Amino acid sequence: MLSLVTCKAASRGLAPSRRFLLGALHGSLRQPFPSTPASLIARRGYAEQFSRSKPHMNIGTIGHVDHGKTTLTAAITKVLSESGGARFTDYSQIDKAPEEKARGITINSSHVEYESANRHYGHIDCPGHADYIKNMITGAAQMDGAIIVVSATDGQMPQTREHLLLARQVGVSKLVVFINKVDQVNDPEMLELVDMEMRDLLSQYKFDGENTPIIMGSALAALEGRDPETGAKKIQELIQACDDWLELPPRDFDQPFLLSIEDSFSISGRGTVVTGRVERGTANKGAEVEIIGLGSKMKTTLIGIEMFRRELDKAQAGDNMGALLRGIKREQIRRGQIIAAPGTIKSVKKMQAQVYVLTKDEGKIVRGRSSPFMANYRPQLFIRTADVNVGLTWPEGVADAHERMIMPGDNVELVCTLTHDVAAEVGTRFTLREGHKTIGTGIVTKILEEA
Ligand SMILES: Nc1nc2c(ncn2[C@@H]2O[C@H](COP(=O)(O)OP(=O)(O)OP(=O)(O)O)[C@@H](O)[C@H]2O)c(=O)[nH]1
Ligand SMILES: [Mg+2]
Repeated sequence: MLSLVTCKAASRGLAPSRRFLLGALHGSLRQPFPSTPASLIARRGYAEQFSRSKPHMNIGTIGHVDHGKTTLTAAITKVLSESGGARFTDYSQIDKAPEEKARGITINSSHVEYESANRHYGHIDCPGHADYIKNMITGAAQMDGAIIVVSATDGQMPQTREHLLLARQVGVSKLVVFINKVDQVNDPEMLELVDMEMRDLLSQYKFDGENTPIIMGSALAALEGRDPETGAKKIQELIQACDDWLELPPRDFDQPFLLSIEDSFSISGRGTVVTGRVERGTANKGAEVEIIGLGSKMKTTLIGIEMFRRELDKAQAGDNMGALLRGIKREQIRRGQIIAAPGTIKSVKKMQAQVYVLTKDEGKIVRGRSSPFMANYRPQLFIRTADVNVGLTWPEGVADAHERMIMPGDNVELVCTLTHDVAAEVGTRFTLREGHKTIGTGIVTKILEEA
């Protein structure tokens, strides 16, 4: 029996990413919510168990605004629903916030789930609009692999490139390309050109441009159930390509538990639920955990665990889950904090890092910096799901530190002083952004000051 649910299905004014939790956690509460699918579970008085019979993988759609990511997401659920691998989630159930509907764009990333023959996929549909890149980064930070959607009519565009860079930065190592809207292009040479350009671009960002599967089709045709040659068949090819090409990452089950918080909401009378991806380790229901970062360090207990409205006794690396926390108020939780096994990771205020500053040429690609900057420059630092302001300075002992410039293209060791503490370790990666531009990437090399 098919166990697909979308987190957007329950529309009770919650942010989309929260909704997939409602089922089991409410179910275990035995509280009726008549307007939501969760109420079925609530009325039964128990929540369905999440089945781990197929390996779980987190993927999603990224790419430039309007290229068809949400249409493709809806189309995948439609095509797979016909073979029993999904419950159909229409476009309007994915982009359902009033502002999303009014503007015809995605603002919040949202989750759906589906199954191929071999895998269970959690799928995050990300926004393409440059103003909502923060939501894209948070979404991509939870993915093990991604589908980059590019419209055959436009070819690659600024956020095609920026999303590739950001996906790589947050640890996505393999992608599948979907060249969409082929129904609007009659010239096969044009399609060939988009294909070639995408392969070049993938290679520039250190993906395997030569071998990455590129599927050309029409998400809209698949969604509307017409032209199966460019519609449904291409969706099946796409899912097959995800199965074959995207690799299940090695999961760090043996490392201490760590979940980066993406969102939170409260269940009255019961507590606060946080959602996010388990980066490493495992945690059983009842485990003691710590909430760390952004000025907090709190101990609590995981009293409920859930994926896609189904309950679990144990969370493990790779799960995109909801966790019910004992005695924690929603106001105490912020996106960017983490939950970890007690005493296993520190929150950091100051660290040394190897930073690569994008060049002007890359600037054309991802709008990097075209001019140098001096020490004390203060961009934004994105780390896991957190974003904080950071002051960049030269490490002690660097000659002429006050007048030494940091040039685009430089690969330099810098001291990062954060305005708010975040959980970090040697080896943690981050991205630097200024205004609407990604200007650099970095990796922590030394912890200088703990919170
Ligand atoms: N002709 C044609 N139109 C399509 C196709 N796929 C999507 N569209 C249309 O393109 C527009 C944008 O589609 P969306 O799915 O909202 O694009 P998106 O990438 O999710 O956009 P953002 O999330 O805002 O970045 C809509 O009007 C779709 O109907 C296709 O295969 N063919
Ligand atoms: Mg969209």
